[in-house]
Amino acid sequence: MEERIDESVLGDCFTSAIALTESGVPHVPTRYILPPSQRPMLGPSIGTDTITLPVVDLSLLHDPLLRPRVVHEIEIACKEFGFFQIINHGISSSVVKDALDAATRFFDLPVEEKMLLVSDNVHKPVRYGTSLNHSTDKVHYWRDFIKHYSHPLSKWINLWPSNPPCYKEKVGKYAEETHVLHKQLIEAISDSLGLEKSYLQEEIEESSQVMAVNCYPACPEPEIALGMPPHSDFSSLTILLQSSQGLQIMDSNNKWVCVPYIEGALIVQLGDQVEVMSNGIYKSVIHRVTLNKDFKRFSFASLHSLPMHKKISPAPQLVNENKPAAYGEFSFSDFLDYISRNDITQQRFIDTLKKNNS
Ligand SMILES: O=C(O)CCC(=O)C(=O)O
Ligand SMILES: [Fe+2]
Repeated sequence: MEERIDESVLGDCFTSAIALTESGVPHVPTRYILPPSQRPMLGPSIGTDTITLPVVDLSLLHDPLLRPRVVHEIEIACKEFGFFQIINHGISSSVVKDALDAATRFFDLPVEEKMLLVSDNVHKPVRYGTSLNHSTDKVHYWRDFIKHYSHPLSKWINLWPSNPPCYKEKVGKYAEETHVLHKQLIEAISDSLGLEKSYLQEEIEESSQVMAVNCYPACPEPEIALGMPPHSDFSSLTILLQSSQGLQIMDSNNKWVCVPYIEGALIVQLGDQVEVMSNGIYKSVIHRVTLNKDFKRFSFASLHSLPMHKKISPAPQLVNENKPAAYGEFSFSDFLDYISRNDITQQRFIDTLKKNNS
């Protein structure tokens, strides 16, 4: 039987999962092995035989007669899961395909070239990374990613990778279209909470958008490792594109449920900022990423947030004597400061904001 790889030959901070897969390792190195209680249950049937996850036809939002029904569907999905998939969302399949092709070519570049962008500094507007490196138990995750600030695009795009040459244009187009989509979604979500459609409108114009482009290479032992640990996103909402199945969300009974791959669909996940804004009526969804033995999986997680220094707090309309404000206020920049100092891989950032009265 072949030996597990000697940890001492792996650098301390940068171990590319892509490079490991390409080297043909027969086992995952020890640092990727999860404690037994955190290992994923794999297989097509997990959760899906008992639960149907919501799918919303977004084009119906534009029909004044049907809008209330769709907003109601969104409300139910947000209350039950903090999650839904959307179809007919207006981003064309060619924009999606071109962005995925550009990302594939980017991750295919030699590791030395991608290394030039490697950074652990969460404040950097463009950085290449592997794992969440803040974990005190030092478990690593089988993922390479590039994260870049994406709105306003003209401010950031020059810092984006210039290889492959089509990357800026193709991924930039997808980023711009998700920004437009996120405005429609926030409007519908505000509507579903009984807030005016224009609630947060000004902030949304100035909002921050961070695009995490993730690559999870085939993993020799997907039953003992993960691509990403359980977490919620700090965003207001995240629009997620997956190239194949792999995402799991936690349902209200604390059970993991596989998110089915639906051709052409996008996934909407509520983040911590909407949980705070809604004063806990909606909860951000806890999710994780499972792996497979046979092929690479890509995802684009477009994390939309209020402007960098804008503090979010519960909407005054959702706070009253019976339901006092359950969260302290925070901004995207507070979040970044927090994660650069702390281990957040096994907890939700938002739990640090909860007041005792919640
Ligand atoms: O790859 C996925 O499906 C999820 C990625 C994710 O959760 C993230 O980037 O925050
Ligand atoms: Fe996430």
